[in-house]
Parts: sequence; C-alpha cells; structure tokens
Amino acid sequence: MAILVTGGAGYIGSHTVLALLERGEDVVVLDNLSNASEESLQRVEQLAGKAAIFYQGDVQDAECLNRIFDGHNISAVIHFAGLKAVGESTRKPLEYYQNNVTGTLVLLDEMRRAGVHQFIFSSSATVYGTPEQVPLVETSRVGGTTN
Ligand SMILES: O=c1ccn([C@@H]2O[C@H](COP(=O)(O)OP(=O)(O)O[C@H]3O[C@H](CO)[C@H](O)[C@H](O)[C@H]3O)[C@@H](O)[C@H]2O)c(=O)[nH]1
Repeated sequence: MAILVTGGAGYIGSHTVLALLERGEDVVVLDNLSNASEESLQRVEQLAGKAAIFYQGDVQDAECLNRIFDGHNISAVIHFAGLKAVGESTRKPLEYYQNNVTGTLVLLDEMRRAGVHQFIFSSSATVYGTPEQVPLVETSRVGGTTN
C-alpha cells in the first residue's frame, strides 16, 4: 500500500513525504512543479534513505491520476497541490478556481473510481486572518486576509 501526496515536492508536502518515508510508508508524489523542483525530493531521499515515486503531472489531468491509481496500491491521498497566494488569487480568481476547485474535484472523482476513500485536504492558515492566538487550533475564529 502507498500514500499519494499531491503537491509533495512543495514546502509542506516535502516535509510530509519525509515524515511518511521515515515511518516506513511507501509514497507516491504527484506535482506539476509549478512552485517546486525535483531537488526537494532528492533532499528528502537523502534524509530518509528511501525515495518517493515521483510523477510530474497535474491533478486536473484525469488520465495521469488514472495511471497512478492503476499502477500503485494507493490507500490514502494527502492533497497539497494548489495555488495559495491570496493576493494573486484576487487578481486571477478564475485561474485559482480552475486550478484549486477543478483540480480537487478531478482528484476526488478518480479516487472514487479507484475505490480510495481516505483523503486529507490541506487548507491554508490564511483562512484564520491575523491570528488571535498561536498556535492556531481548528476552532480558532476564521477571518479574511488580503496578502
Ligand atoms: O495545480 C497545482 C498547483 C501546485 N502544485 C504543487 O503543489 C505544491 C504546493 O506547495 P507550495 O510549496 O506552493 O505550498 P505550501 O507547501 O506552502 O502549502 C500551502 O499551500 C498548500 C496548497 O498549495 C496548502 O494550502 C497548504 O496548507 C499551504 O500552507 C508545489 O510543489 C506546487 O508545485 C501542483 O502540483 N499542482
């Protein structure tokens, strides 16, 4: 069994991949490298002594997801692949909806097709606005932020 980490070459994703490899999981990464490079996964491999299987591709690409679910015994998906710059999202709202909403829907649809039902979605700390307390907890009041 393997865990699929979308956006696994990114900041939080690569740290998650390292933690998973260190606890002995098999990991498959799907990342379009729009905000990351394969170098982060090479560093993860050096630190963990074990590599994740890497696919360069997009979560909006159903065929690519299909290949991954058909080629690996995926038990769960951790979804980090998304655009997250709040300022840019207000300038390019359609691109952000397309990327983040459509990407997530395509991923969920392919998971359903493959019979994979375990899903962790990473939102963003920016939904809490300026924190009233740190560390933030899930029950912290949500608010807006513009940058
Ligand atoms: O359509 C996309 C968009 C992005 N990515 C990849 O997804 C990763 C996102 O990682 P970033 O380093 O850009 O973002 P962070 O790890 O900082 O994570 C932040 O953005 C995430 C979504 O991208 C979550 O919202 C997370 O909680 C938030 O802290 C990158 O490797 C990027 O290349 C894709 O594969 N497909």
